[in-house]
Amino acid sequence: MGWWAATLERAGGPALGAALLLVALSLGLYLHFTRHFAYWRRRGVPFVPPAPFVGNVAPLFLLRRSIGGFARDLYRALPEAPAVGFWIFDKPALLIKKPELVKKILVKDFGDFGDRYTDSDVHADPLGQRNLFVIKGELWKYLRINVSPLFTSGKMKKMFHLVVKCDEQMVEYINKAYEKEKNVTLDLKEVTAKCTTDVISSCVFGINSNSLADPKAEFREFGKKTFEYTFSRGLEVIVFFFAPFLVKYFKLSFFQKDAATFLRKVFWDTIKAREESKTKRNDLIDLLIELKNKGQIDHEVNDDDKDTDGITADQKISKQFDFSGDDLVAQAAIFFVAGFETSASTMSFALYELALQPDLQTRLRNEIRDEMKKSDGKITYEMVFGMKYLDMVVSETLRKYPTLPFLDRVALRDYHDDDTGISIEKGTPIFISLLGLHTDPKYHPNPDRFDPERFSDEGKRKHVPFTYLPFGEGPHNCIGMRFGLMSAKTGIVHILAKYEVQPSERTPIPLVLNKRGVVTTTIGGVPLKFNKLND
Ligand code: HEM
Repeated sequence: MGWWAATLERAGGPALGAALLLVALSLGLYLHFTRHFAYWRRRGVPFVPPAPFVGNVAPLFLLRRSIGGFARDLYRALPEAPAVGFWIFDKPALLIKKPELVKKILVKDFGDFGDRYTDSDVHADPLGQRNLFVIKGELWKYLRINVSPLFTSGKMKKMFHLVVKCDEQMVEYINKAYEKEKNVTLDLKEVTAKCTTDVISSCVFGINSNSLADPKAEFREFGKKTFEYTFSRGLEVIVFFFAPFLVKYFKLSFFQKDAATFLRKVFWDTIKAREESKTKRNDLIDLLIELKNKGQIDHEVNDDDKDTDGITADQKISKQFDFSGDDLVAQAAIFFVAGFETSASTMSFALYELALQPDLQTRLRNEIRDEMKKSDGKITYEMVFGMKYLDMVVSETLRKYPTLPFLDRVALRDYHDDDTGISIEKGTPIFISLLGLHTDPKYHPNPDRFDPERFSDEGKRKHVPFTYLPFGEGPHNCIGMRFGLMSAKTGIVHILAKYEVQPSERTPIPLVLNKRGVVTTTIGGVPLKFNKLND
């Protein structure tokens, strides 16, 4: 290159030499960063044409699209394709659309796609990497088998009274606001997030985080920060999910430093106090202490506790995972972040839709009141999980607003699907758009309409399998599903038993979804008017 530049310089002067050098460099870079752009064409996979240097991910990295919106755009780009090829910068990646292939990847051929693509750096970010959501391979299997007993229906029932206590405080919070101003408008998303933060900190960390009573409660502050997508935080989370190979170069961490320090301190203080006092509270801390001391949890298995079906772990792995130190805190930390925002969003989206359709709200309230009459006004676990219309409303909410709107996996070995003819190379990042599937009119006609009847017995019979996956599927599915449903449903029951919710002049119709971030959130919260009912 030096000889060539010198020759040019002699021929045309320094300016021409520099210009030609620049052209050559640019051409070199262009050829380098586009060298994989024939990849999906060669494999016969339909694809969205990439742009040089950025592939297809410019809208994501410029924060013009949330991850859910980006994956849905890809889903809709090629209506008839079974899968859509795209590029993360210059790396080929695949979005799976065909429900039968989704099933193979998540369930049938789990062994070939058993890890998430998402990753972090175990040294810089131990809480972010060693938790159940992110950890890989045999370590994940060992961890999943050992923490699954924390979420059995028996354990949920024992924690139910803690959830009810927080919900009663939430109603008290609304009462106070209502006393100051009749038909008050409150941001329901903030109210429910305070409530579910208290639920999670009570059930997971064993403490009262006081978010409803104290506007500066630390748990709420850290929780809020985790889901607040400033420009830099917005970019950071995209890197975890789409370019995890960059994490260690930029020393990124899923849990910001101050949040990690806070969570560690709260966790160990609670463990110490609980061990010293030798008390039990039937919460996750009791169970994590059992894991710490025995390496496993003794538990009863019920028919509906099938979380670990189909996975077995190499027990030798226990030497690498001994449920101590950060490995233990990491589980509590992921339960905290995965737990409060998801349940709060579900609650607030459901109540928003019911505010817009008062007939549906009245039908649900009638069901709640009928059930409460049967139990002397008491709200019980069995009642909450037995209410059919409540289940239909929550299911439809999670269809229209899947809180985690996409799933990710990575191919662990070369894979060929005979039905579609698609070959997937080891290492290929795989994405599934829940928002795309849930709003595809082929599977869910008139998808913008909120209609709980889709989940009546008759409606469910029409469902195409693997087109409705709000909690994911297969061995990697949401471990906290029962907890999340318990928390969201119990909260809705408490609010609707006492209040009617209505749109106010501040309520956006339709809601404006946030263009940044991992989970489905709105811009400006979910403001609704509260109207107190006579008992
Ligand atoms: C309405 C509430 C919730 C929704 C909609 C939800 C949704 C999801 C989804 C879609 C996944 C990915 C599943 C997959 O990849 O197949 C997931 C994973 C997970 N969720 Fe939830 N979630 C909720 C509540 C919770 C709660 C309350 C907790 C904990 C207390 C929790 C903990 C987790 C964990 C640890 C994983 C990773 C599981 C694994 O990979 O083994 N989630 N969740």
